[in-house]
Amino acid sequence: MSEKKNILVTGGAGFIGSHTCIELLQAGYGVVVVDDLSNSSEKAVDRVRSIVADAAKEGKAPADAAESIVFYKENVLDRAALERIFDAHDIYGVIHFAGYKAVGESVEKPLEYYHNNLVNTLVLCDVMRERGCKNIVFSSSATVYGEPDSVPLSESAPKKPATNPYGWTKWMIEQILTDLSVADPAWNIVLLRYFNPIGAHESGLIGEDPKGIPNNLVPYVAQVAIGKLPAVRVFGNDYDTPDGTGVRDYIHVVDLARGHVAALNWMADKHGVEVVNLGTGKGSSVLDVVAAFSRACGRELPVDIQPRRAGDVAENYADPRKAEEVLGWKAEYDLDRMCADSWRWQSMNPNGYAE
Ligand SMILES: NC(=O)c1ccc[n+]([C@@H]2O[C@H](COP(=O)([O-])OP(=O)(O)OC[C@H]3O[C@@H](n4cnc5c(N)ncnc54)[C@H](O)[C@@H]3O)[C@@H](O)[C@H]2O)c1
Ligand SMILES: O=c1ccn([C@@H]2O[C@H](COP(=O)(O)OP(=O)(O)O[C@H]3O[C@H](CO)[C@@H](O)[C@H](O)[C@H]3O)[C@@H](O)[C@H]2O)c(=O)[nH]1
Repeated sequence: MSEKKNILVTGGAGFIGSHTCIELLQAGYGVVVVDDLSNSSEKAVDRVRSIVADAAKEGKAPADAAESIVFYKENVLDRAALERIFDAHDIYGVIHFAGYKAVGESVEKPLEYYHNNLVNTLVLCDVMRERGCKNIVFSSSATVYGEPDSVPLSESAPKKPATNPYGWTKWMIEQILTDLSVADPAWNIVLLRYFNPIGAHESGLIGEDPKGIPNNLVPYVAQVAIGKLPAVRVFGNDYDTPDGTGVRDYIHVVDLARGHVAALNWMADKHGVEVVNLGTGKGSSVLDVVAAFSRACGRELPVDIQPRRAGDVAENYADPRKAEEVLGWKAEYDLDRMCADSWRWQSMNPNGYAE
């Protein structure tokens, strides 16, 4: 893999990370995954290898793609481990997914969230600086926009105070990386603000594998569809939206993954810091999602209307034009495709990566 550009993917065994590894390998990059498996399984990396091996046989990936990914079970907080990895590989750039991501849990465990998400980013950037690697793509979130004044949300919309420690970590890391680029313009930084990633790889081999009862809508709906949960809890049907339920910009995880490849490609001839939304620009309600998933799994899924969930906004969707203008990237897949792929993953792996 020496002549390839190698990308260090922190959190590469996770939901978005594993899908991004596939797109990177197919695009001809070498991939070095660092993940402590605190919220994932090494099986995801094994399956990435087999997916790209199949793609290579079909001429859709370089012949050596499956051999171009290496995995390290390490914590990004462990500076010595990162230094060993930088010693072993010539790293062109980093995609930094590693972090804790559960909004509710972050309220219960603020120290753990601030420590893991902030300190791991500081350690990572310090090692990158030491090794002269100054290309980084960071997983931020539309959560930094808070309660929107208006939709769609463009990158120029103001950042609002976060409502939970998880959101603050995204807010603060964006600021830290922006300060870094002011101090040293040699850094190339893309802050990707994801809207709501769902779906799974079309093979059905990798997908989202939440521990316990899912917090997020689509994993919850998927468990209703497979019969593990009785009905979809709908958090509020009295919002000021077309059907009264919350509206979000759901984006297929494969589209999202391709956005990261586009961000890395951008760095080849540009410098500085860019903030870019990754969304489709289309809002869908909770009931739209339930209807699409019902079509995907072939039965009407039951719903149970409940009170609003604290902290939720009524409506949130992206203005995705900057991603197209700056990165040349645009989402392709619609909600039906997202739900069909989520359902394939869920039905082929009822217990996720567990046996
Ligand atoms: N999924 C979403 O809805 C969403 C939305 C916006 C932003 N994001 C961000 O995108 C990133 C990836 O999200 P995801 O949905 O794939 O989550 P995920 O939990 O599936 O992936 C994160 C991965 O990081 C690993 N990890 C955590 N801390 C680590 C550490 N200190 N060292 C090494 N590995 C560590 C976990 O084991 C996991 O594999 C996260 O930063 C998340 O906050 C996700
Ligand atoms: O069981 C459920 C779960 C969710 N919802 C609703 O479904 C919508 C989507 O909720 P969810 O899937 O939890 O996503 P968000 O609350 O929009 O948050 C996601 O998207 C944000 C970016 O927009 C990220 O910052 C967060 O980490 C990520 O969880 C909202 O209207 C919820 O009220 C339900 O009705 N029932």
